[in-house]
Amino acid sequence: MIGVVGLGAVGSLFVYFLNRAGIVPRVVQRRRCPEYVFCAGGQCGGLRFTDVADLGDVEYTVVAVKAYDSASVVPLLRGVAVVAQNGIGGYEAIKERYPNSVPAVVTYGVYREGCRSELRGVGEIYLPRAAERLAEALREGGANVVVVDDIEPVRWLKLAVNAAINAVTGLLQGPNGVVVALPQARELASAVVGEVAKVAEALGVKIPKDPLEEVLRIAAATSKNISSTAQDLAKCRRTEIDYLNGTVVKYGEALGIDVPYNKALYLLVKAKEVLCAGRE
Ligand SMILES: NC(=O)C1=CN([C@@H]2O[C@H](COP(=O)(O)OP(=O)(O)OC[C@H]3O[C@@H](n4cnc5c(N)ncnc54)[C@H](OP(=O)(O)O)[C@@H]3O)[C@@H](O)[C@H]2O)C=CC1
Ligand SMILES: CC(C)(CO)C(=O)C(=O)O
Repeated sequence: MIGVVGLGAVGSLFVYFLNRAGIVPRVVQRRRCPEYVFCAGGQCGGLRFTDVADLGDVEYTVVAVKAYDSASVVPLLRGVAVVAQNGIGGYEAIKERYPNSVPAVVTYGVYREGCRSELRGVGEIYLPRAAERLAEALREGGANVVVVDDIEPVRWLKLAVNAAINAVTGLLQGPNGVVVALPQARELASAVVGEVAKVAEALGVKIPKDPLEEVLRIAAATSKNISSTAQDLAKCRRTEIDYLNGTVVKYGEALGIDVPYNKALYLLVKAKEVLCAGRE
């Protein structure tokens, strides 16, 4: 049996693939959706799940909450917690309190509005070997799953992508494509990625691909998407910036590495959150 905590964009993506594998997972929600519609490839359908308050005896708990909500899920965790989040710090907060946890990296793009999600970008789900049986179930449901021996390099590559795209598009209030189209945005993204690469190297993490090429590839592939940070700032919602550029600043300053571009973007997004406060 498999559990999911957080039935939002990513949580519904996991339920969608599990359903297609003939699995009806147990789901713990916060704001409840009695029914949840998932759309992919122009087809929409109701997700099948058992709404529970306690997951009971499950082999895996997929954690699909925003990084800043991580601590709130710890009492709910059962079996191996598979934490599917962007950025760095959310998984670590869970691991500290619930050691039987592993991170996952999701490069699919899913747009959620209320109790409905739409698959907007096909990507991959990266999982460590400890989540092998979850990987098999998701593959059975048609997901592109990559099982890796070491997921940290993949997490840092995704962090570079988010550090370079999210804050820039959030502050410009433009689609991801501005990072490729506008020379100013592209130069900024390149500087941000350079700092992330330096911090990763100092931590002994070998980023598996050229991070700037990956940023430009993803920005082009999701050029019409509005990044989660841009969506959050547009709606005056809290962002995950503390776990994106904020993490680069935290590690950079601890290691004595200058990260001025990440710091500037981090401070600007935090300032925007303050300006927004109370206008949600
Ligand atoms: N959306 C995407 O395309 C992608 C997102 N990600 C990452 O995945 C993570 C999840 O993001 P996303 O799915 O977009 O976010 P959403 O806000 O769409 O979904 C998060 C869900 O978790 C619920 N939740 C929060 N705390 C709890 C709790 N304690 N118990 C039960 N449910 C809870 C929220 O409830 P409520 O509805 O009440 O707020 C919400 O439904 C983030 O780190 C994000 O950056 C990674 C790749 C792609
Ligand atoms: C990769 C990217 C930028 C796609 O929009 C994303 O993960 C996000 O919006 O948070």
